[in-house]
Amino acid sequence: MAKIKIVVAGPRGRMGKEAVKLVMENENYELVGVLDRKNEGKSLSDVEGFTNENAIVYTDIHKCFTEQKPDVLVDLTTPEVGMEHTVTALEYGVRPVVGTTGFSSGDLNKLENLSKQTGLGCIIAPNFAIGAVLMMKFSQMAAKYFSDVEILELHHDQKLDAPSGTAVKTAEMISSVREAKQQGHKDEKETIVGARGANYDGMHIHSVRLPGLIAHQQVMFGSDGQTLSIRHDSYNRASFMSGVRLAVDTVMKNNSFVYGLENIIE
Ligand SMILES: NC(=O)C1=CN([C@@H]2O[C@H](COP(=O)(O)OP(=O)(O)OC[C@H]3O[C@@H](n4cnc5c(N)ncnc54)[C@H](OP(=O)(O)O)[C@@H]3O)[C@@H](O)[C@H]2O)C=CC1
Ligand SMILES: O=C(O)C1=N[C@H](C(=O)O)C[C@H](O)C1
Repeated sequence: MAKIKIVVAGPRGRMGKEAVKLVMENENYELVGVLDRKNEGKSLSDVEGFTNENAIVYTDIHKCFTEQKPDVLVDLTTPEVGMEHTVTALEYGVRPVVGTTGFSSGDLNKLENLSKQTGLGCIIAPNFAIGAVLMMKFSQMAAKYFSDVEILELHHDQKLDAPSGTAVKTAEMISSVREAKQQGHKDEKETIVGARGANYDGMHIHSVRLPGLIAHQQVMFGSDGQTLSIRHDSYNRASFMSGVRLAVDTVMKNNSFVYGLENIIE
């Protein structure tokens, strides 16, 4: 069986490093290139932090895709760059697996349309950790029985987007089963702006950023005399890699647009 040819974008990043390791260690995968804004033309093995990764470093995505003809792009960069990479991938016939968060709903619509037009699979996964996907699904189930919910997401302080992609996805999944409801007292007033967090369809999202944290989320439901908390914690970035592997294998077989791993886990 031919190996799946993969390009990783953002290889020096916290997630990118883990993704490079995953690709290097899987006998069915071949790392044919990486997209980085530094180190153009070097072998990745000559970049600090790497040792025996023979893939070429590209800063120009067009050159990378023309020379390497990859099957899959794994993007772990920033929302602006990730969007540009994903559109370009679909235009070049490369199937995107995108972990980058911070895309707008307009961005997602554009990618869905492009995926449909090209007939190429495209997977956008706000969270690759299987436990986090279950936490979102369980929260969606609980929302049928509890109409009041607040989402607390906690991340390391180098994160660029707030709320997290996972929190937004959780709110969307809950909204799909919950009647819109403005929570809290109708006359509630913030004495310090932002005290009640972001408001998504009446439910509140609170973003904590602290050094020492990695990626955590607690979804809290409340009703008369009881609360229910559903929590997931990622203690390292390896926790995301089985989901990246699932997405890469699935995107090769699947010609549709997928937003969220809950749509492809059994
Ligand atoms: N879906 C999931 O399960 C997860 C998603 N994420 C998301 O993944 C993304 C990356 O997170 P993380 O690894 O922590 O972030 P990092 O900041 O550690 O890594 C991002 C990398 O992207 C690089 N980059 C920036 N611009 C470009 C460009 N033009 N071309 C190529 N690379 C570029 C950065 O380079 P430089 O170092 O030069 O700035 C950096 O190395 C975020 O959006 C985050 O929210 C994170 C964890 C899990
Ligand atoms: O930036 C991160 O670290 C993470 N980002 C994703 C998100 O925004 O939900 C996934 C995970 O929470 C880690």
